Amino acid sequence: MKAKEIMVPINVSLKPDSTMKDALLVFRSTRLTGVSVHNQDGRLIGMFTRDILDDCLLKGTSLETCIQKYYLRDIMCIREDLTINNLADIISWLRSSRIEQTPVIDINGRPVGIINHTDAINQLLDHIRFTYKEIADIFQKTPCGLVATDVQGKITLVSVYLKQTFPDIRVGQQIKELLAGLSFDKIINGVSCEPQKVKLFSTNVIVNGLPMLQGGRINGAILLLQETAAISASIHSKKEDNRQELSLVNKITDNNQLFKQNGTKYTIDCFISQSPCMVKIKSQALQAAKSSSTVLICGESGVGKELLAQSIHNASNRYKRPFIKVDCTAISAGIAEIELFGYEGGAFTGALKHGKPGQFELADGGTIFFDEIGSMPWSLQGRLLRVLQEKEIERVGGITTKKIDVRIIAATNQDLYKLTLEGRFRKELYYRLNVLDITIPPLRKHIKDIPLLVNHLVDKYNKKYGKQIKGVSDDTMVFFKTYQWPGNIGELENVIERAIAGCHLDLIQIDLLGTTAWEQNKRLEHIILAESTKEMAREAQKKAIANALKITKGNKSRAAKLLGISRTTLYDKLKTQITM
Ligand SMILES: Nc1ncnc2c1ncn2[C@@H]1O[C@H](COP(=O)(O)OP(=O)(O)OP(=O)(O)O)[C@@H](O)[C@H]1O
Repeated sequence: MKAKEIMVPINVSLKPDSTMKDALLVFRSTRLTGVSVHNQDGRLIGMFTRDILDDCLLKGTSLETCIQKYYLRDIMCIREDLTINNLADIISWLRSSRIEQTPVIDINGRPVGIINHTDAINQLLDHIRFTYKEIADIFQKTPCGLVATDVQGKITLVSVYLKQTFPDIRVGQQIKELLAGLSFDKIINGVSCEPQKVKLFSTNVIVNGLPMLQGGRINGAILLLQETAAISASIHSKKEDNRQELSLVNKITDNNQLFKQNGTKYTIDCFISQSPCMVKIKSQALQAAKSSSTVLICGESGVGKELLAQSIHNASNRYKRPFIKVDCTAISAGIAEIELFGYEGGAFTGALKHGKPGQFELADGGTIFFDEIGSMPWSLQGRLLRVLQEKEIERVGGITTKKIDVRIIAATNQDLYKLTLEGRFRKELYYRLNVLDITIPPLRKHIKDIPLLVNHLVDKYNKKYGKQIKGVSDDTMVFFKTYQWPGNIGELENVIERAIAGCHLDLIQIDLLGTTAWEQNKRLEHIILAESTKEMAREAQKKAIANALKITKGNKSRAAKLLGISRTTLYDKLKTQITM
């Protein structure tokens, strides 16, 4: 980020012979806390601040006095083309600065603007956030072999794709141990950008690498690894895709057994979707099922977040392993630690002799689903973050760690980013969770799906209650399509279940919906009716009073008599009409 990108351009400055009054006028017309002072050539020679002006005026210095004797010399300034890219630079600059706004100069030393220190920090933090997210996205989502190292060649990041293909690659390992025959020095010194042919375990790969620069210094390298037999690899991956699709079909033929085995009850086939926005969600979910990346599912209550999470699990190659749900609204920090991480034998009084595995261990090889993650206690958020970073857990009371392979899916109906700004959710955890994000729209945004959903739900509950109801009446469908559904598909499902349980006809009639939905709608109609009646009565009264006053030529006593009301009542009515 260049200094000029964050500076506020300023076209006012003072000269040594400017007066206190000149300075006062500048401060009164701007929000500056200091103004640049320039010499005859227009070069910056100092700053005159509001504080100095206040001091001078308090001491009785005349407004006609020159600022010559008073402005600050030896101030820090920044050239507009300076790159500011790290917090350390900003912190050292803040430490050395005596004023809250640092002047920015052009190549000739002329003042061109100022940088507000708080703005600079905020912009830099935003910049870091975006860069971090971009890098995380590249390493998580790009289907290619990427490795980042530090300057000594120690691996600091491995792309998800590479890790899946070669699970033995470890963060912390030396790149030269991993890639036999690699000339890392050439890469880190930027000597050669020639591709190198090396071996990764027993596979031949081509490595392209580049040094990474920070603040003009090399601080690591990025390596792109490609299998030499790229063409055969792509054929292989297509075959693999076909194989996965086939196995998915086979899987779905025996859902009941699958559900019993892994603790789920939905596959992607249960996700009813016809409108484009919901079709997109379905394909995002199937895409997510192909990797083990963390998924954040957002959406109001009842939109189908859990259904989607289970569908992702069952469409992934983890489907034979458990799907474990953790309801974060129902956990308290202390107990949850034990639930999630388990405990070692003898960790506390009453503990089992041999300890107990927690949900993370139970979900090993499978998926753990954190429902309403926004409600997770702060301390637990910290522990979850460590699991995400280190992919290992430590039982309560334990001294050793255990590697685990769990895919994390989190769901929320809150704005998690807003929670991070309010300091209620850890920012880093938010970025770690938000690798793949899927936002399911509320039902009122895809009412086109209602008839299909209704048919699906009628079928479902016909089976449950042994009924043969054909559907809903036309006016019920109209009502369904106009109602706002604050509880979304979950609410629609409840309405239909209750109606089916109590229905003895072929079609569900509107009067069977003894539901909150229906009652609310009726209440609303009643309120609108009552309001409009009141309004009509008020209008009629106004007209009658105006007429009576017209007939009596403004005589209020006679007008009251004419209207059959007392004089005070008429006065009251007139008063409320004025305020109405
Ligand atoms: N697209 C859909 N097709 C069919 N049924 C759906 C769909 N979406 C949701 N449902 C049904 O609606 C009900 C609520 O879904 P689910 O529990 O997954 O929602 P949720 O967003 O997790 O809700 P909450 O935030 O309240 O936990 C479930 O019974 C589910 O079967």
